[in-house]
Amino acid sequence: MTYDALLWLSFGGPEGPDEVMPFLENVTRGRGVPPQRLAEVAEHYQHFGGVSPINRLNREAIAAVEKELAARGMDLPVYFGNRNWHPMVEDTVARMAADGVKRALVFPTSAYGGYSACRQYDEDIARARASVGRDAPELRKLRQFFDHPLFVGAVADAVRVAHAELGGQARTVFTAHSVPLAADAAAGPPEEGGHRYSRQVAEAARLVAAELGIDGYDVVWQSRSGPPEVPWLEPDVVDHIDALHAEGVPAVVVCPVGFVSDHLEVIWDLDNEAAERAAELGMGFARSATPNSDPRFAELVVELVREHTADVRERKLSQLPAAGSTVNGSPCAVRCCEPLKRPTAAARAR
Ligand SMILES: CC1=C(CCC(=O)O)c2cc3nc(cc4[nH]c(cc5[nH]c(cc1n2)c(C)c5CCC(=O)O)c(CCC(=O)O)c4C)C(CCC(=O)O)=C3C
Ligand SMILES: [Fe+2]
Repeated sequence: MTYDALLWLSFGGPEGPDEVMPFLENVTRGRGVPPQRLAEVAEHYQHFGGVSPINRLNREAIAAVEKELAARGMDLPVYFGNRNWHPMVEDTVARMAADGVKRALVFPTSAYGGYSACRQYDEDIARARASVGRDAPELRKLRQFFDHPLFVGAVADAVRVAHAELGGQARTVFTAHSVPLAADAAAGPPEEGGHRYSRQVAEAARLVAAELGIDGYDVVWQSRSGPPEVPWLEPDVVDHIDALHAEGVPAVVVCPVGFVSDHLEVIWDLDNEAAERAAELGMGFARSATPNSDPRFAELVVELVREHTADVRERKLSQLPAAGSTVNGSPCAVRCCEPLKRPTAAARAR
């Protein structure tokens, strides 16, 4: 199959103080996130002058991928679009259509399955195509890569570096974005029994630990949102640091295996909140780098592209499915990662 372009599809983030609230309104529209939580999160962004690094990091990653494509003689222009902030994916897909793109691959900046990490990107693709109309290009999403050797290798090397900073004795703690328990239960096709997101996160952690020969490690969650009465994946990373301290663990290496770049959930929730708690407890703390900063990340993206353009065989280290490669935003399977019933359907209508 031939493709005319690659669409880099990400979450988006504000790039100035006035953009924080409109961005947060886009993220949380109709999702029942309490105003109190929204105000708190807005404050996290304001600590950084209202600028999330996520767009800059995506632009840097795209530049690295463009270099890698050029080095391989692959002629594939890369476009950048986001779910929640400019450049909005609707505008980007409109530009692709105007440029004459008929068929493109899509790289979503998430390694995992589940509603927030996979299916919501399908919804973004479908929405963007619908807004462009008849001329919209065909869009095929690339697959989940949580167990790809280039991803696992980059994460493992970063964990090794973080351990070296602390000089032994540190517990390895993997963390990923929490999601509502109901969303995790609905992740994957129903016949698989759900929990595709948390299982893949656990599997990525296992693979990284195995590569490093670490046998004691933990998988925890972070950045919980939503109303307090709704159960989400636990334990929280900060509570877990307390628990490790109580057990006498002297230091932690925190690895944000659930994310690909140092965006706000990493630089605030880990480098600030989690690091501060460890410091209060007198524990050593190091946070491992995200794969975006490793040259293997660009190689990974190009290899995922080549699975579609050059018959490159899928490389994966686990037995769990790596789904997500569907056309025009269709789900991976019937009722796969079906979105939660939201409390206010009316508020969700745009
Ligand atoms: C699984 C997952 C990923 C990983 C997969 C992926 O990377 O796509 C992820 C990434 C990210 N989440 C991000 C930011 C936010 N997520 C929020 C809220 C939520 N995230 C959720 C899940 C996830 N989120 C969920 C279930 C909610 C509740 C609301 C809802 O049901 O949708 C909120 C609302 C405020 C709040 O935190 O309450 C914000 C601001 C940013 C950008 C950071 C920056 O700007 O630098 C990134 C990369
Ligand atoms: Fe999030």
